[in-house]
Amino acid sequence: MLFLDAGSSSFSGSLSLEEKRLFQYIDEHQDEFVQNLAEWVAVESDSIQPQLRGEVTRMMKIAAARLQDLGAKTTLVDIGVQQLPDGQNISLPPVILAKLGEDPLKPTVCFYGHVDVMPAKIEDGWKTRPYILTEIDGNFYGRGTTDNKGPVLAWINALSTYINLNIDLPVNIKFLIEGMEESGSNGLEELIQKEKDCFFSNVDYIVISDNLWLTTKKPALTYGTRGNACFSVEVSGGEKDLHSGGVGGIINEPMSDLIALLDSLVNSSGCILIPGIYDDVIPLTEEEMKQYEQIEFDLQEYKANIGVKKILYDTKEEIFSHLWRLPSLSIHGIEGAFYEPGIKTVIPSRVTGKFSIRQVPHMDLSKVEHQVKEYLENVFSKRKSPNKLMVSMQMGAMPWVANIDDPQYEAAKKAIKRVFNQDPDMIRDGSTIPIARMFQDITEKSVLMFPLGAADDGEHSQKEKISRSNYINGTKVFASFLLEISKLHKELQKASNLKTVT
Ligand SMILES: NCC(=O)N[C@@H](Cc1c[nH]cn1)C(=O)O
Ligand SMILES: [Zn+2]
Ligand SMILES: [Zn+2]
Repeated sequence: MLFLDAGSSSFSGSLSLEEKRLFQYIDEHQDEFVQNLAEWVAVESDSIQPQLRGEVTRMMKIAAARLQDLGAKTTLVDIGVQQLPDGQNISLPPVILAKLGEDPLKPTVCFYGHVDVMPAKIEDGWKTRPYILTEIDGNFYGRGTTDNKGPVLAWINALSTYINLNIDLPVNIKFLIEGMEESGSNGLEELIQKEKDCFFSNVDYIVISDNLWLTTKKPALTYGTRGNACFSVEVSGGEKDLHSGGVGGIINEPMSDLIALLDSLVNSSGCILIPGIYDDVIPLTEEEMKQYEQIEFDLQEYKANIGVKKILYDTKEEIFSHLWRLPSLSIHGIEGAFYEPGIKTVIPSRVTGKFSIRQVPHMDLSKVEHQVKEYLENVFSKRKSPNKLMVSMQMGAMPWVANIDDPQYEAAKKAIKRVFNQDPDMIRDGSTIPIARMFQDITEKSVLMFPLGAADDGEHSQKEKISRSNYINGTKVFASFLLEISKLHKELQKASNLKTVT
């Protein structure tokens, strides 16, 4: 039983006896950890499609049972209902709150993760079945492998390693696991507000493990994410779909109106055309520019990772600033449009376009909402169409920026050095973890984002994967982080006690 090849890491310096035992156990139990990932990936816990809500709830129960097996006091909290765009109410999946250890002499680390996933169908172009974990060349393919079931399990694996080896956990652990992240973390803000002085009162550090490294080889720590404002724009005409031969040429078609509206949002250089949208974006500082210069970045590798031949910018500084520090607008889809293969000569009576604006610090969500509505109403009025327009912001999440001087960034850097023998890239991420900013604002605790996935993991796309190496070394890095944060916390406490005495 020797597994050291795939998961083995280039340890930095000499490991303590404890670390040696932890890392060896993790190497030797790889197949068990992979089996757990396969069981979780098999659950189609898609939070976007309401008809799969039961699967999300089932996934929450499976995750809760796993935490209970570890000995954590686990509660599934009912957070109410979600109102769908058609007015129908459906239950939100429960949120897991769990705690393991209550030693007042140890720091308390709260881990946040999500076990819902984006939709995935084999017809979308998957080469493997999305809900069957498939290993090819050291990579595990399947929906949720990297976003976010793999990282949640890596955390659980790290804890079970301590427990099975009878090594005292260096920290108290809390978990908040949700099942609606991909939909915008519905209902979570209210729960965090409610739990601010209970569940979160003794939490010292909050860790999120989501998103990806910037490259395939070098680990990263993330200190910022963009927000997201998701819009729907509905154009409706007559009461039913019509024959394009029967009425084509004599009516204003809703789809033509919608395409014109969507086309008015962003130009071919990626510039958002909504007046005033860039007004509150602050210019990049020289310090940020210097930070960007220090990050190693291979443009060819990056393009290969995302699978495109040409991107809009040539320098890494431009790429980082457009991904991390500037807003972007993406068009996602059209509901009500005929999209199946073949020809259907129909004029749809009602179509709804979906787009979102990733917004950055200092942009105000309600101002963005107002600017978008005013602009689209103006574009529409110029078409003099008798159709009806309805624009609504379906979801709004705020951007987040952390203080990289927080002790847990220091502890995470040390853990990465121990396991990967490298210093991490310090990066921001263009995507959104709605809860990151809420955690920071409501609980006023330090928030760390500790990604495990590599740049080519393909979150949200076909071929989503996590490598065996990242999954297993990720488990080690979390095990090591617990030791490092506990040491650092004690040193800081000692120093602050000394200060109080003198
Ligand atoms: N891995 C994080 C992630 O993918 N988050 C989603 C969250 C979201 C934002 N708007 C709607 N959902 C993301 O798309 O960034
Ligand atoms: Zn995620
Ligand atoms: Zn995601």
